[in-house]
Amino acid sequence: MPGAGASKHTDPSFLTLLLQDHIGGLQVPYHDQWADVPSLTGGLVVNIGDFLKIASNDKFKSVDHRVLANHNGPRVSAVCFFTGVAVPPKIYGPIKELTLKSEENPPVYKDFLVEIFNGSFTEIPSNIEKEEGELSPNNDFYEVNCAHIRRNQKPPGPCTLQDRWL
Ligand SMILES: O=C(O)CCC(=O)C(=O)O
Ligand SMILES: [Fe+2]
Repeated sequence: MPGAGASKHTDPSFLTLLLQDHIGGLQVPYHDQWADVPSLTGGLVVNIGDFLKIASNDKFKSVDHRVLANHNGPRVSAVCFFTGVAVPPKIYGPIKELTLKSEENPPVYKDFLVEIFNGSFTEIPSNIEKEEGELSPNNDFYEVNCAHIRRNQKPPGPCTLQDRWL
């Protein structure tokens, strides 16, 4: 039985670039089953992560994936996460141009800092400079909802990034 190198998860990044060796093991859901992502010599896998899902206001979905280890022998992969910037603090959220003028596409997520996303803060500290109009109304309170900063939804409970891994 192959062991689970990484259980089902999405990446907490904008994009992830991934190079896996000839052993393979990366899988994505396809037609209600797990499908192997074939390893291509010199080919990179590009995963959409949670940050891009939030920035696009759910237009893009972050991809579920998992890794089977000891599939056909030891495997090596190189992974590069393009994440948000924590220092200096920067406010992230759905891209305003996508949501502000559109009644049909209201923001699904609250604005947040990387620390909020990671679960270390629950509110944007008052000493962070907010640019004029950067925060939308009713956005003064922030809930940590796992990696997802959804509006109008109660957090399901504490969740750390480590919870994503077996
Ligand atoms: O090793 C891999 O192919 C993927 C690893 C992965 O999903 C991750 O580091 O988030
Ligand atoms: Fe991943």
